Amino acid sequence: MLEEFKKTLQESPIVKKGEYSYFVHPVSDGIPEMKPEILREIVEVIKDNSDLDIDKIVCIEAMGIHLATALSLETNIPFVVIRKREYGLPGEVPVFQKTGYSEQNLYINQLNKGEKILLIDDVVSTGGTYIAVIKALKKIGVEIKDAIAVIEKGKGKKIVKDKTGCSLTTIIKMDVINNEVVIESTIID
Ligand SMILES: O=P(O)(O)OC[C@H]1O[C@H](OP(=O)(O)OP(=O)(O)O)[C@H](O)[C@@H]1O
Ligand code: HPA
Repeated sequence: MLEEFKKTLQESPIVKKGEYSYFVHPVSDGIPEMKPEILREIVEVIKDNSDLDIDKIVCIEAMGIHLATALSLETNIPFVVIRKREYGLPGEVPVFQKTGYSEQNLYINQLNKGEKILLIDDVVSTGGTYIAVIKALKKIGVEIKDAIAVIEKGKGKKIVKDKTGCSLTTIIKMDVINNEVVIESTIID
């Protein structure tokens, strides 16, 4: 299990975004093409390792959306997207997102105090995105039953734990070393 995911991750092209070494993979970029078997395995692993007694799946635009869609179709649980677009709807919560190569606002809509959620995104790297989003979700008062980052790059998971107290579930832990992806572990090792 996860063999094709690991293999394709090791083959990821690396591009520079300033000083940041950015890997390019179907899970995180939709490039190269996503093999359905990889997506299917990710959903299976999430189902086996999550509390699905939840009201909503919550994902982050853009590359959380295909993951939330696949999980929603498999579980019949609805999902909501934290968008990069402002709507101005009542109760909208802006969140400042800073990654290793970008910064912008995200906007949380349609989440209510007391709702139980599973948060999902493609990658945790510097932890900037998860820290900002988790803090905002806690302020809204939703109950984060699970927070999943499919790919853990570098030290982001630990930083998120230290800064929010929230323990991310990650499926593959990797890093970019000397311009190559090195797989460190997987959730099923
Ligand atoms: O741990 P961090 O350093 O914050 O990095 C993780 C974030 O970086 C990417 O977001 P990006 O804004 O590039 O979004 P995309 O999904 O639109 O590609 C990724 O989807 C995560 O949200
Ligand atoms: N690749 C793809 N998505 C990402 C990365 C990366 O290196 N870092 C944060 N999101």
